[in-house]
Amino acid sequence: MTETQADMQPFQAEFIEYTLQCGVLRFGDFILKSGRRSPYFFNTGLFDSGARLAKLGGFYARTMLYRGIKADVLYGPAYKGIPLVCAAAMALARETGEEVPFAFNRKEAKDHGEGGLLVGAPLTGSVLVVDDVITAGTSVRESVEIIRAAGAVPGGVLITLDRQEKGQGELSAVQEVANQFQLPVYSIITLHDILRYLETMNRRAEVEAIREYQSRFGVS
Ligand SMILES: O=P(O)(O)OC[C@H]1O[C@H](OP(=O)(O)OP(=O)(O)O)[C@H](O)[C@@H]1O
Ligand SMILES: O=C(O)c1cc(=O)[nH]c(=O)[nH]1
Repeated sequence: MTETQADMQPFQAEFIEYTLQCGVLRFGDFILKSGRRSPYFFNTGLFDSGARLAKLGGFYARTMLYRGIKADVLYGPAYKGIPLVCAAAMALARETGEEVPFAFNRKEAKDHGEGGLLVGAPLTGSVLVVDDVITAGTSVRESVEIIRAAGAVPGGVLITLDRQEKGQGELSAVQEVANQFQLPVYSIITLHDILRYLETMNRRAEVEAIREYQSRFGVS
């Protein structure tokens, strides 16, 4: 159960433009967590100012509105998921007036003060995991375990980019996660959207390099 490929929305093209401007999306020669050499990389760590993070939050919020994603609580897995989930919750409040509580985990349990692994709102009802990318699905698996252990229900996962490349087998890492946990996985954009954007901009060298990469590791 993954997102079907719909036509690119103006806000998605705007997001791609913005990631290029910030250097979040860049082209070159990169080694991925999987060991693959990729001609492009998406570094969400470069949403590194208040203004950039606020803008990213707006794109998460617009994706939720556009896809009709509902959640009782948003959850961000440490560490990168922490600012991301804050940004998404703030943007939802700003743009819709909706006050959606959020929470995140600590990687090491705190043994003093309030203690524990979780910070923020109690995990109840349907919980949406907000993160940047999915590679092997480890972060989602841990999040699902934490959400269930708290007595709540994982309702879906929202990431920035679906690279649409093979995970362990023929399916993409995102499809594997969606199947394994029976969860919808949404992304602000997909590699397909990036390719269409680059084609429109006539950036032939980048398109060619990505298509070559796709022919080896991509999923249809
Ligand atoms: O699907 P996976 O194989 O889990 O890979 C994706 C996860 O990896 C990164 O975080 P990481 O676990 O490196 O921790 P960080 O947020 O502290 O950088 C990324 O932010 C995702 O959470
Ligand atoms: O697979 C990865 O390691 C990876 C790819 C990417 O585009 N961005 C990222 O943060 N990690």
